[in-house]
Amino acid sequence: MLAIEAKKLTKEFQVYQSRKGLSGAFRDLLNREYRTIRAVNEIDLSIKPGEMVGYIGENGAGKSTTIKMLTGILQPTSGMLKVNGYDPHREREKFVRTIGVVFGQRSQLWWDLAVQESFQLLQKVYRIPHEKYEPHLKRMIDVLNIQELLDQPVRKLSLGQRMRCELATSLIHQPSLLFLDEPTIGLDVLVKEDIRQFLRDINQELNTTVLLTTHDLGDIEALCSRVVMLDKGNIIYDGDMNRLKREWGDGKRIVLETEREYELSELLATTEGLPVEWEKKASHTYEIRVPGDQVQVPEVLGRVIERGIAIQEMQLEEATAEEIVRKIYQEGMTID
Ligand SMILES: Nc1ncnc2c1ncn2[C@@H]1O[C@H](COP(=O)(O)OP(=O)(O)OP(=O)(O)O)[C@@H](O)[C@H]1O
Repeated sequence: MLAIEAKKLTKEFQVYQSRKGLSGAFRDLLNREYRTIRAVNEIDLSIKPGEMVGYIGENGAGKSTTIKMLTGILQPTSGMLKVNGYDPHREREKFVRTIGVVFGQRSQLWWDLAVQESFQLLQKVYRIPHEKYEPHLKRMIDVLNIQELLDQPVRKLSLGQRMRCELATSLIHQPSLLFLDEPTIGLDVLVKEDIRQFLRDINQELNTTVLLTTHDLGDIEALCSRVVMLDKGNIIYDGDMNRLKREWGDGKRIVLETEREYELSELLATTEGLPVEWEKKASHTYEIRVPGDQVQVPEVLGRVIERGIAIQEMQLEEATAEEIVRKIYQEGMTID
């Protein structure tokens, strides 16, 4: 059984449109005009158990609307949707026991209660048997290092501390599928890394499926091999993160610092016949752009060194995921 299966999943909203001027305002009072926004447009999505998938897109692309449908908060306008084998909206009560949700901007903990009181309440809400609850919670407390926080009211926690507690909360009932919306927003680098490591661990050990929505492409690069990209309600890419880099990353850039200044023609001659481009950046600094898969970096460097170019320092640069995504949004992309 797939963790998530959506076919032609669509969500439309009716939004009120006001007419211009005073007479428009009067007419609005008598009969309102509505316009339809298609926030999610016939998307197909299949996610297998144990996959970690990044769900990305610009503001307003339709990510939150999708997640709200997948978690049962919103009813789709049309299309087929099964999550963990359930219709999330219609079978909500049974369904929510099988998923965990973390929204970076919102808390599921009770603000004035101590962290462990929230945990105990949730044990009751989910009716988790004591024998199952105790060892699992103990392990999460250890791994997330939240022992010291258990007696504190949630409102006193720092953002990083609260996020670690939120993760424990979302996993208290051992769901097989976890939705994460901006889980590392506002966190410092070290806490971010702890949280990423924790997510990798639960994925490895418990085969937890993770759907991660974020603007932080570092999270995606660290966690997800697959990425789904949404644009104006349509999926414009669904595939391997590395492939995205290969096809859209414009290859690699080698930056060379040389011992003396060279004529560009001298350098060009060293890589004659190879599909690379040279650029002089400063008197002793040159950049070689090596495209996609047609030629490998060692081959290019081998040629340069063979011809006696005296290299002092060398750096290899790759386009970041962020640059790639920006480029795709600028130039557009169609699914293949
Ligand atoms: N309840 C609603 N009523 C009317 N329109 C809505 C509603 N919720 C979302 N929309 C519209 O649907 C579109 C998609 O919004 P959505 O919040 O899903 O985007 P998003 O990708 O999550 O954006 P962000 O990254 O800013 O959170 C937007 O045009 C938004 O204005």
